Amino acid sequence: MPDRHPVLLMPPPADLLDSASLFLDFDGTLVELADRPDGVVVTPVLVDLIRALEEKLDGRLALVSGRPAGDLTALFGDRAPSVVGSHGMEFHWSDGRREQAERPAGLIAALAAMRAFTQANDGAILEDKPLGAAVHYRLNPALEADAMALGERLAAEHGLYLQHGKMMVEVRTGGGDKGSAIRTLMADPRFAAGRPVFLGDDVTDEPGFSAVALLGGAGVLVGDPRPTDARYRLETVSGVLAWLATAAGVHA
Ligand SMILES: O=P(O)(O)OC[C@H]1O[C@H](O[C@H]2O[C@H](CO)[C@@H](O)[C@H](O)[C@H]2O)[C@H](O)[C@@H](O)[C@@H]1O
Repeated sequence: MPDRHPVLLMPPPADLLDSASLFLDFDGTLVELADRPDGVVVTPVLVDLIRALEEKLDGRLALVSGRPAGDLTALFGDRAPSVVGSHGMEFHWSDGRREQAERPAGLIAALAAMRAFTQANDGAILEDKPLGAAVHYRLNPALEADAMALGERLAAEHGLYLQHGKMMVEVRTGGGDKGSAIRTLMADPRFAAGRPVFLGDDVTDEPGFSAVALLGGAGVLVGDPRPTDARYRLETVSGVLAWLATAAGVHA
């Protein structure tokens, strides 16, 4: 594990993406966070930007997200790049290959318990994912402690991995994270030709920052400073889009 960088990080240099393999988190990195999981907006401008970057990098671009891969692929339509979803457990390659872990048996009961919790608590939202189940409490932050306790109990009872996130708690199949996702991507001949660069905002992105650092690349933290394995930092989603647009040679 490389040293963490608690110091103030600089923005990434403009040439960081030259010859890169580019891995991008989605929520909080490419799109602003919304009150609800289905509230995010993928604009045609963002679709065109991702397409331009993918072409510039000879296909060496992938979205690496906690969201289901199918949801992200649908958001980007027929121009979707390679997508790794469910925290490294689903691969939708841009050439059509599909790889997915098995849905864990314990998820049925965990989903039912989370559904009961969200039905009983105003502002709680259930997210039913192929390999996980999540309770979101962004609309009612007072639910945090109860939602956490529920997630911890369900993970223990059903042998599921407890995944923290921003204003959410998830139980999911284990065995992977964004670090393992990037290592798998970098074992593919196309991606192996580039130097890995990963942009992300959440604590779930830290394994990705570690992975790219160990593979000779660099991470870019999006948001406020914190102890991190990223080497650079951009403050906002709009800052990310502007930096990517400059790298791609297009206007955001
Ligand atoms: O890995 P990411 O691409 O960052 O995905 C992480 C989670 O993103 C989504 O939840 C988050 O975004 C929502 C919409 O902005 C927001 O309402 C929620 O509070 C955030 O936690 C998504 O719903 C999850 O499945 C992803 O794991």
